[in-house]
Amino acid sequence: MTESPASTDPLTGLWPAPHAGGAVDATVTVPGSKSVTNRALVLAALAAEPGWVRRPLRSRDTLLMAEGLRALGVRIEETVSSSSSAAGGPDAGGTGGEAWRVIPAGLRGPAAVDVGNAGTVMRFLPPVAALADGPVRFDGDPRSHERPLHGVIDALRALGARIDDDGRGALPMTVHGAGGVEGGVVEIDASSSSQFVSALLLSGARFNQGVEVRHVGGRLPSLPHIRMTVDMLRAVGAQVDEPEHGGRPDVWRVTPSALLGRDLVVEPDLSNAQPFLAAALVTGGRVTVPDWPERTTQPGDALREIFTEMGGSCELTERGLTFTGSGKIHGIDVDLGEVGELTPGIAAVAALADSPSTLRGVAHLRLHETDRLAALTKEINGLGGDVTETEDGLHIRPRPLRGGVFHTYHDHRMATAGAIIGLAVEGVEIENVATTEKTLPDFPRMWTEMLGV
Ligand SMILES: O=C(O)C1=C[C@@H](OP(=O)(O)O)[C@@H](O)[C@H](O)C1
Ligand SMILES: C=C(OP(=O)(O)O)C(=O)O
Repeated sequence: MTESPASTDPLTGLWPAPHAGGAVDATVTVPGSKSVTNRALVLAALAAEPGWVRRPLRSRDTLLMAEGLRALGVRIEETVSSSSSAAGGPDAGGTGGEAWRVIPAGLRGPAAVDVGNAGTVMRFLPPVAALADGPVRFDGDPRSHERPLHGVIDALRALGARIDDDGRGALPMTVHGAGGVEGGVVEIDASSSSQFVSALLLSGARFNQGVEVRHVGGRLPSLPHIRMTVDMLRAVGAQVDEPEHGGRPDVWRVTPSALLGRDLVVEPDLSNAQPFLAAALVTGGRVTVPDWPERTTQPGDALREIFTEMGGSCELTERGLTFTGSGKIHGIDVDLGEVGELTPGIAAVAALADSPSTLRGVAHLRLHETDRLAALTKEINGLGGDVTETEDGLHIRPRPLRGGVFHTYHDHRMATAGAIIGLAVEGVEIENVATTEKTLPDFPRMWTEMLGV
């Protein structure tokens, strides 16, 4: 756990969110993407040869993924280098920093996997476990028992795997790996999480018949994350048919094949760049995030457009993305269904705007780390705000806010949302800021460094 320099009070467990004295002007290097790191680990573990994952995110979710794969017999060696080294070595790509060598092995049980509260671990690893040659027990934080998993459990059963759960289609459960999965065509309702689709596709090339996933049901959220899965599968040599390139709507197909061990550099986590860009917007300042990719499937890239509409401007140069606030913050009416994980940070900015906002298309956030729609409503209103929940989102009518405790419900993005509000409102105290360790363990230090406090 990272101790915050602004220092969590040991008695109350509260972290005083720093108030911005003026416009921020900072360059903030953001660690690797959670979603890319965890896909890269799974694909490297399923490959026919060793590979590298460079500049991986080191956080609770990615360490849980690495531990889960290790429990199944995969070797993951963590190396750190500061300069270039021999070809094929830890810094063969000349990227510096951390690199993880992933050495695939025969997947084996019995094993136990702790998923914590990581959606990627609880959804992506059961199909891998079905390929192992023994039972694999899955369990995690209390919240993991409430998050939807039925899409993965029902699909794996339909594809030939044996799974024991308590009948609710949720954790805890045991996947009885039989050394292989028959695979084939499967229908699932992935309207509660795009990760069901990604999970089946990631392991699908290793199923005897590959996999064809057909989504049947309500609107599928987080499509960019499915595109990320498809792109990363193709990068390791898999053949994927998908709706966007001449395929059938809501149908994805992965052909059975061996996967290549590749050398992959993880992009910065653009969703974790959000609070820093928000700081530029809220303080009328300027923040540069180096290594912002020119082309990416990460949903955080949508912030360029969304935060521009809310009052800033941005420029992508070889230095990275520079976002500049104008001193004004406008409300927004926006469908966030594709980029749901950005909702807490957008809601925080919207609470400080000069006009109301409507955030739509995010009913599935009720089943994220916490019920994010309820949590944002309660906590912003607790500071004097005026937020109401709708069927699929939030109405936010800005009002002058006051200091107070901002509860986080074990949700990293609630903590960063509270910190954004704290920039503009004196006396905001974040409960359990350490929950940011899920994807950004260094958040408190990065935040105070950005502010120069
Ligand atoms: O596949 C992924 O890496 C993710 C997909 C999305 O999940 P949902 O579709 O469940 O919202 C997103 O919210 C989550 O943070 C990461
Ligand atoms: C929804 C999120 O995480 P998870 O991967 O646990 O679903 C998130 O990071 O906002």
